[in-house]
Amino acid sequence: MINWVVGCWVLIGVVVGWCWLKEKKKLEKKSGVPRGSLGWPFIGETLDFIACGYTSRPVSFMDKRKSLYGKVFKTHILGTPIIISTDPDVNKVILHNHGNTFIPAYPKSITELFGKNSILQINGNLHKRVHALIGGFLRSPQHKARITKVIENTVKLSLSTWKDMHQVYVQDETKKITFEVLVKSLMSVGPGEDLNFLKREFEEFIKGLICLPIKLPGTRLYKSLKAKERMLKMVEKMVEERKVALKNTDEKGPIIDALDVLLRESSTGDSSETQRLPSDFISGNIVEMMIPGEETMPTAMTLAVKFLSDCPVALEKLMEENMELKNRKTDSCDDYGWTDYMSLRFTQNVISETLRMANIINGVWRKALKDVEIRGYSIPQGWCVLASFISVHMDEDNYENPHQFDPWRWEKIGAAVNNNCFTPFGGGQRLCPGLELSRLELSVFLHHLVTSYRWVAQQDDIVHFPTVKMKRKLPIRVTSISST
Ligand code: HEM
Repeated sequence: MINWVVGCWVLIGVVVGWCWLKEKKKLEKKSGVPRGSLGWPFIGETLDFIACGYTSRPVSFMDKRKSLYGKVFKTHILGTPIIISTDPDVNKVILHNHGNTFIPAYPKSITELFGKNSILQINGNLHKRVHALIGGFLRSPQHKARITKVIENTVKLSLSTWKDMHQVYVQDETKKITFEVLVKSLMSVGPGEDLNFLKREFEEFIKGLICLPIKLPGTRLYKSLKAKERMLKMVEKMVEERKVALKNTDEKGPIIDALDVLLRESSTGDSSETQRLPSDFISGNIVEMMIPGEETMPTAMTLAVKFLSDCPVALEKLMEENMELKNRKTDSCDDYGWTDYMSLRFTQNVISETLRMANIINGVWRKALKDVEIRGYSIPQGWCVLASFISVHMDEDNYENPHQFDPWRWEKIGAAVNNNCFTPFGGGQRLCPGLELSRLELSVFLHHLVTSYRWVAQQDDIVHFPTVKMKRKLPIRVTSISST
């Protein structure tokens, strides 16, 4: 009996190994694929990739292979053979995607949650049109002026509750702020029942972002998709109400949110039905845009607090700069405008340094639609490519002492616009449309935090897999500055 069982296992092993070798040969037959190892059958090098994600140096996975094979190499992670680029110039070409060679490629559970019409998945002219509309609105001075007030009020209200807390879990508290601001920008829902409903359902929805792609009742993905359906129902109702309101006002009023932008665009042009963005496209995108907007912001705020807690000199300098603005504003009795926050040079440097080290989006996944050669590396049609941002941000060739939090380095580098070596917001055609909103929100948060409180942070560590988070949600104890 034992012999029979062992025999079966050996046979299975041989078949699996043979299939794997065949697949491996097929992948390697494509000429000029960058060097690298595809690792073990099926799991490839995933275990090492995940293990590195749980250490304080997740970039060590890339570093090890970079030293063996060069800046662009192949591997096999998370179920996919993939070419990883740690070269800023190669990344730039991938991101700019001239000739529409690359399309986004996400794991199956993510594509299910996004929906096929999501800005994160559509391509070509439709993508360009929607990206320009959303980016144009979020960057507009009108939106910035309006949203600055919203951010200020939300931040102040939220911070005012911290003084009564025995312990503040920064990761949880910042989520409350960012969700409210995001929902306001997207669809003007303020505090109340609707916001609470969206928050509850979004939390359920987002749990499915990284899960098994099985859509049966009871599975994680199924529950997440159900939560999305409930949110969609609410947004669809809003779309219909807004349509009627817009007709009644002859579309004369100011544009107030992303929903408004998409709706009005849908009725411009030659106003024929074919020119319009369909209602379900609009409501789907409003819900789906909550994903990149919401998962990133609280992490950025939390990590800023973490890095500052570990670097008292930077915190001191940040306080000085912000206190100076606060005193000036108190003396003149002036309101803050968005330019006040954005003109704080050191604060902006702290934000850039936080984004560089946090690597909240550690890279982007693409798939090649045709054979392409970039700076001598061949990427065959059908291969996935990971443009790794973390490798570039943590490379000694690009940043001196890359693992050290050093906001002063940005005084030399200059304005922290996106360049090839600094791409926390991606680049090219899909450059994050929320870039300026994010920097504004971080500035407002840091300003009111450091001018209201001093704090002591408890020991906590950053985890980088599956997403960037604090292991213990970053517990801190705060003391009001007025009472010190
Ligand atoms: C610190 C905060 C943020 C970071 C680090 C970040 C990062 C990124 C990155 C790297 C991409 C490019 C993805 C790709 O190329 O496939 C992206 C895209 C995007 N982000 Fe952000 N983001 C942040 C905040 C926001 C906010 C607040 C919003 C919301 C309004 C937002 C909305 C979007 C959208 C809609 C896209 C898709 C753009 C497209 O594919 O055309 N992001 N973000």
